[in-house]
Amino acid sequence: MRCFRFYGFRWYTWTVFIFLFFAMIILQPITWFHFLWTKYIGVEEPRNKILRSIYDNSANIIKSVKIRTAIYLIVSLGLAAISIVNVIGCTEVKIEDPPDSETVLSNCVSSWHVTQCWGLALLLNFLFSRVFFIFKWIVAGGMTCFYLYVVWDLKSTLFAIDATWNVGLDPRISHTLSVIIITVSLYWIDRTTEYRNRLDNLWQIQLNEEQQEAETMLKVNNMLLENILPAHVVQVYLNLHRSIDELYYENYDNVAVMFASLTDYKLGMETDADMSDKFVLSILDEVISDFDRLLITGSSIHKVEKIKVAGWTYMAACGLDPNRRDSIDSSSNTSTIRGNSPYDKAVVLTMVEFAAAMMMQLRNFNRGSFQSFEGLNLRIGISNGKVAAGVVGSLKPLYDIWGHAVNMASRMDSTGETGKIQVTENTALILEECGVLTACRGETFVKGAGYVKTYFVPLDDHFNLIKTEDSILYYRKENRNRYNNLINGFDDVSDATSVYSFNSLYGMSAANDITSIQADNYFASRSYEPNDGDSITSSELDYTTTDNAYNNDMTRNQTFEPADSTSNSEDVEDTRC
Ligand SMILES: Nc1ncnc2c1ncn2[C@@H]1O[C@H](COP(=O)(O)OP(=O)(O)OP(=O)(O)O)[C@@H](O)[C@H]1O
Repeated sequence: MRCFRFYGFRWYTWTVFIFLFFAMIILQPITWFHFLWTKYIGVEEPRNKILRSIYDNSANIIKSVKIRTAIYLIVSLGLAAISIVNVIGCTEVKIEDPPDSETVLSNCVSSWHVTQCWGLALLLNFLFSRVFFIFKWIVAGGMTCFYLYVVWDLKSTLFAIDATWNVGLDPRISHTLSVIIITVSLYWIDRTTEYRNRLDNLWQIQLNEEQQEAETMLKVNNMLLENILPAHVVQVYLNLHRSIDELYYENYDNVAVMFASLTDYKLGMETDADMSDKFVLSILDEVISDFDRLLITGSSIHKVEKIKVAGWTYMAACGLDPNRRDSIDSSSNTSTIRGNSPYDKAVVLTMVEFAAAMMMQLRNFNRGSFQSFEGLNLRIGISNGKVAAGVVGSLKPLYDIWGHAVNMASRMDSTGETGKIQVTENTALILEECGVLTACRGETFVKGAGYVKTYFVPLDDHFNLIKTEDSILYYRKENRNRYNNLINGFDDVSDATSVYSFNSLYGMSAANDITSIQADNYFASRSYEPNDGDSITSSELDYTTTDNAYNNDMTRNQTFEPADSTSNSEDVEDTRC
């Protein structure tokens, strides 16, 4: 009976095994650490130093091609070495009993096991996904060649005496065929997988691009729609389940409506008609764009909605809040009653502040404009009340508002004065309740409504609304300006006024000219009778003002100074007509 002696593994066998074991143990967590941390803990980086360095190395492995390739080489070649080291390390021993018998290989595993392990090493080589495919093919080719060298030369005896499935076929050929077939098959599997992955990747890129395009288009559509429709109406129109014929209609109890007309547009000196049109359009475009910017820069929580631009008129409204449709805050169902709720007041106040901001914006525009342009002015009308809103038209939908408040706002504009904000009585009452100064203009004829009381909303030098409590200061300043203007012969009040005043103030045959100044409609209801005891008498200058605190002495060429600068504000509160 033959007797085999076991000689144990050689040192290099153990070395390779131990090295690879630790390499695998260390590399595994390092390569996966970043992925697992991000997935289960989050994007926040670890604070612990050791974890942080593992995290960084792990991130480097993901980013760096060189590190990835090095790991690939260590793992693939290491596994190949493990599967072959046993064969290279096995020794030929002489069988001692009987003494003349042949040598046999000892300490070797079955050569078919080795070939299968080699096949697994080849499989692992192709499993690495983020390594350049030609490089993988070179490594796989090198491994196959080396294996064939082992089979046919280095350990030829071991493979030659092995079992084979084909009787008469050299087992080494069987091993050779197995390894080559495994290599080629894996190569094709790898190529087709790679091709599919690339295709998937391209599709993914294409899909991403198309998704981005679709998102951009959606944003553009939204933007365009939001330019012509209020945001909440856009959502209704973007609803795919909405029927095309469905009418969109809303009712609001209190909306502040504004019509602002550009006046004094003595634009361009060009003789060429086309050129002039272009110039006018560019001016209009710039001014309207400036106004549009105010819609988004306003600080009020109540949104001012641009309704349309018709010719030189800018129409806007405040209070078209989707949550306020059929508002229960409304105190009455008649359109003339004012809205008493804080919301109603805020809506009106926001609209008036917006109008003031438009005036300031236009002043800035005029200051920055070029020489051939003589400047624009604004005439603004505001009203508030019940409004019906809706979208009309299907191909070119237009959001618009209708109602008494809209008609009145339009009339406040058309019957107003350049450079002033005219409001209806209802709106003025709300403003007054908000502590904003208004000045009664008097009875104004409004088509369809007859004579109605209208009010101006005065603004200070910085286009701010004036608080009721500051009315004394305001009127004093107004008077001072007026007198200064009159004395200097300025022409920014009505012509008749300035002519008359100039004459009277300088004692030039004034008495028989004009006996009353209606200079400015901020001043109404009370008479101011200057008394200098000299050239100007009350009959010469019947100056109407709301502030009877200013019964002062006024001397010729002297700046107007009120005698009682601490007058009670109650004196000026009554600005009703
Ligand atoms: N949604 C709106 N958009 C623009 N302007 C409007 C709107 N609703 C009313 N107006 C304007 O308000 C003004 C007053 O309307 P109202 O119906 O009282 O008078 P009208 O007699 O029809 O108008 P007009 O005096 O122009 O003939 C009109 O000039 C009209 O153009």
